[in-house]
Amino acid sequence: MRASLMQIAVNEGETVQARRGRVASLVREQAGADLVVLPELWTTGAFAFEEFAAEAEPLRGPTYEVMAEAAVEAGVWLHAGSVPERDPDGTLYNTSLLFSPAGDLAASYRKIHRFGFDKGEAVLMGAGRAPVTVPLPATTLGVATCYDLRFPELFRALVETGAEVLVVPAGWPERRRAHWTLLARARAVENQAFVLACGTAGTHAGVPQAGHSIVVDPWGEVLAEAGAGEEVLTVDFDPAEVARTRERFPALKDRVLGLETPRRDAFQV
Ligand SMILES: O=C(O)CCC(=O)C(=O)O
Repeated sequence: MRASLMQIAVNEGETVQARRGRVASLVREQAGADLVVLPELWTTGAFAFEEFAAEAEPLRGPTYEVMAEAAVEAGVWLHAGSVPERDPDGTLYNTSLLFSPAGDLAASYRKIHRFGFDKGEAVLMGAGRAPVTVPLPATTLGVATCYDLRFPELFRALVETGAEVLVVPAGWPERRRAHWTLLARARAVENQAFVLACGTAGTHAGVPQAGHSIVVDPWGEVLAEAGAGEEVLTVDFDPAEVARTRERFPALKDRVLGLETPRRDAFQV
């Protein structure tokens, strides 16, 4: 399976419309890949909070239209990253779109863990509730978005529903790049799954982006890692490696489900 992670530069000075057109052309150039992945909120930038409402789109909005067409033209499965989605009730969500090579919407996913504590996305957007897996011909994807990477229980739920390739679009900041790499590898090792984590490059809203998109195999080895700038990171991998790893080192089989609530034992001096 060939995956191309498109680490898009999100810089001020390029309009959303111009970036949408530019990214669609780049997607079309990825013909020959099986799966193409874009980052989180690449239209606005994940930290351009004041743009979210202005650039929010319905699920089947301008990004949907352009990306469905690009998926068909490239003949690829396209995880088109996420957009600020406006629900008909007015709530905004950080929503990922995944298209089949026929241009059909195979899945959409509303980011569950919103970033920003008491500001930014955490107050401007609603929270998704539903983890999403997507069966492809060769494997099953589990999808998550950026800050979700810090919540292992979401990834375990995806794996329990059959995910073998965990796809994580992000807009991760440079100042916490060490966490990005560490967490991507941790999610791969603990779930014995591939992790395809695609970030943004450039600087927007004064926040330099980490870049360093990364592909990790089920043993935790880094198969490919991007630099800091805009780049398409292409990697070939065999999804059957998931089953082989789980067979060879069957730790997942040893998990104990339905634990009791932890006791608070008093410490006796
Ligand atoms: O968790 C982090 O350090 C970054 C998360 C983030 O930037 C996001 O979810 O948009």
